[in-house]
Amino acid sequence: MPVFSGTDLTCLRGDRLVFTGLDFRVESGGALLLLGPNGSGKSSLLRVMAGLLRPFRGRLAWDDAASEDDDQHGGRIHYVGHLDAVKPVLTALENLSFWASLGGAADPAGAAMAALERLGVPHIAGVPGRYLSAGQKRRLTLARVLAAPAPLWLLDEPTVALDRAAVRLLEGILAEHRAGGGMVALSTHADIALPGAAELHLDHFAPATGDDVDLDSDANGDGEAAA
Ligand SMILES: Nc1ncnc2c1ncn2[C@@H]1O[C@H](COP(=O)(O)OP(=O)(O)OP(=O)(O)O)[C@@H](O)[C@H]1O
Repeated sequence: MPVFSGTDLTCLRGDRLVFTGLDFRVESGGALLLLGPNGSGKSSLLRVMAGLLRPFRGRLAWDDAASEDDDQHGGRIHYVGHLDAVKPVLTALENLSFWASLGGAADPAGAAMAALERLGVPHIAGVPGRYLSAGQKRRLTLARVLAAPAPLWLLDEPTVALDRAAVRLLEGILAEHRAGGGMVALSTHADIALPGAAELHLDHFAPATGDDVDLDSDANGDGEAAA
């Protein structure tokens, strides 16, 4: 039963301390709800969890083994950020098949079609990305998590642009993933049912006014990879 955890994490963006002394733990079947006002660091924490942003200090671990610099970490996660990475000239199905094949799906086109059906948008399969509505693009982007397996889903404001029916579908998909032993961490400003999720309020980890960091101390650096 995998456990993903972070201990005493400090995040620096530019020359600004975003959060400090932050701990989290998600177990198989568990969920973490990231809450807090604009700019409190929810997206930054998700990027840290995804290995796209190095914590200034602190440790991330998968089953007690450090996950930073672990080549296998990328294969364990689906990270869905703010941006819909939809190629405008490819159809929805081609876009998703590409992601499914990158994620190691045995039958990328079959997995992609099944994921579109689960997200309630099989009719967009043949539509080029540039003709999709904002909500259709969002459903397509979220379908990536179903098109190839990964135990840890990191979702940054996944409900943006979704209608009510799509939010209900997403809730069901998240519940199924967790019932199968998967883990979820998601940020949101909207209501989304995530039963039993642990709440992490990012504003509780804001540095006190006047807190400063010694950039020459034991920092890990602030290497930020492209998403
Ligand atoms: N690439 C960057 N370079 C420098 N600072 C950044 C960068 N990205 C974000 N920040 C800063 O980091 C802080 C946290 O931003 P972040 O996007 O993590 O917050 P958030 O809680 O997700 O906000 P929101 O609710 O508005 O999406 C903000 O002060 C923001 O200006």
